[in-house]
Amino acid sequence: MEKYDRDTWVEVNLDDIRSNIHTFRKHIPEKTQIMAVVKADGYGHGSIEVAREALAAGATSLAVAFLDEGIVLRKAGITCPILILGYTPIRAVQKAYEWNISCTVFQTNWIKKAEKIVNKKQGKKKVNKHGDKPEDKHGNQPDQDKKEESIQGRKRLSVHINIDTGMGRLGVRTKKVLLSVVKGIYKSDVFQWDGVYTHFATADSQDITYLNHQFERFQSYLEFLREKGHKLPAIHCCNTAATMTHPEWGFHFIRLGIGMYGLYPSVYLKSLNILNLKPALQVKTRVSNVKFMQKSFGIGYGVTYSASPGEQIITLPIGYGDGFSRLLSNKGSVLLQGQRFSVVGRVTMDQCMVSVDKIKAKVGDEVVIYGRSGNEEITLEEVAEQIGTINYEVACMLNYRIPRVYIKQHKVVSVRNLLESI
Ligand SMILES: Cc1ncc(COP(=O)(O)O)cc1O
Repeated sequence: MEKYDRDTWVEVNLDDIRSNIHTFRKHIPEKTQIMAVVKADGYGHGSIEVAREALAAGATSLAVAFLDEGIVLRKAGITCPILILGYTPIRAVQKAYEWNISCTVFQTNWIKKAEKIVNKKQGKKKVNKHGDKPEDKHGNQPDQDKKEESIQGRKRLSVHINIDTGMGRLGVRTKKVLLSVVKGIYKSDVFQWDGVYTHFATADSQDITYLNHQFERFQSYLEFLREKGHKLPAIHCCNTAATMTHPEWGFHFIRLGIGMYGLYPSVYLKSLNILNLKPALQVKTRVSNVKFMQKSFGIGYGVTYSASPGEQIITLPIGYGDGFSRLLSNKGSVLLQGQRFSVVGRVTMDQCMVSVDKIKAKVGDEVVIYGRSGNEEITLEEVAEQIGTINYEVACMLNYRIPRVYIKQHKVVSVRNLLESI
């Protein structure tokens, strides 16, 4: 019995996720671990199920963009380290602490404010210079502290320092600020310094000049900290693209996103055939209406397409309200019985129309929106090209309204229908 009533679904093959992880595992040095990037609901694939599969396949930690995404994973029972790659507002620090989710830090002020918030919430006074906790009037430490220390040592807020070597988005940009952030972390018993990283802006392009510049800058920052006597925590810098071309830059972690989903960071990198990846995502639907008319007739809003007499037009229950872009009006294609047919008229919020010749369609026939049918395939790259974006966005556009169906060894193993949970 299907656990969803729509005739449109995103099909995620978890065997492909596993296979892609294994492919990268073999490509990187043994000492390098995999941090699976599952932000934006697992690039549209569903973060919880992808996270579980990635961890089962050998990833040892996860990365998200914002705190909420990390809490979703914790609530699903995932206990591994989770790093927030984006900025965490100060007001959310306490939650990050409570849910044991690592924050990216790069501002001295943030460190100071975060320390106050965590100490205040934990009823902690600043430690004295001997590192002793101030005792209460009966000479005892606050119970909470004792409980925490007895369970797991002093619970700390895990932080990774982001260094901006050229991405121009987040991160420290001078050695002075870097040192100030490091000192702010060390001075307090609130923080656990777990990582230092940078992010590359051009790792997916053929010209590696800027990439090398960023890597050299990153290395100089690391050397600067070592010369100041700091023992560095986990170091990471590679996204999928940099991992493909420079696996030796893996350090302690690679931050693996698009490649885990079986997609390539760019057409150029795909052309190098460095790794054979398996796209895990397909989008499928079923014909909801079939019509032939004896005379020509208009199709869709604005009647931007006029069907000829006897032309077979099918209607599909997917539209831009699902993340199937309106830019595919009179431009996109779908697959039916292994053959390619054109979207005609404007894609509407919930439905679209397709002209089908050569074969007889019937209500309920399965249609592939993205993915494979027979010898034909509609890739996210093809769709991205048509609408002037990249495969990342095409995947992330697929929103909550479409159920996610997870496949393992050709069988449906779980279904996630967010409409049910609203
Ligand atoms: C900071 C950061 N790190 C890593 C990623 C993953 O990139 P790919 O999807 O290209 O692998 C994204 C990101 O924003």
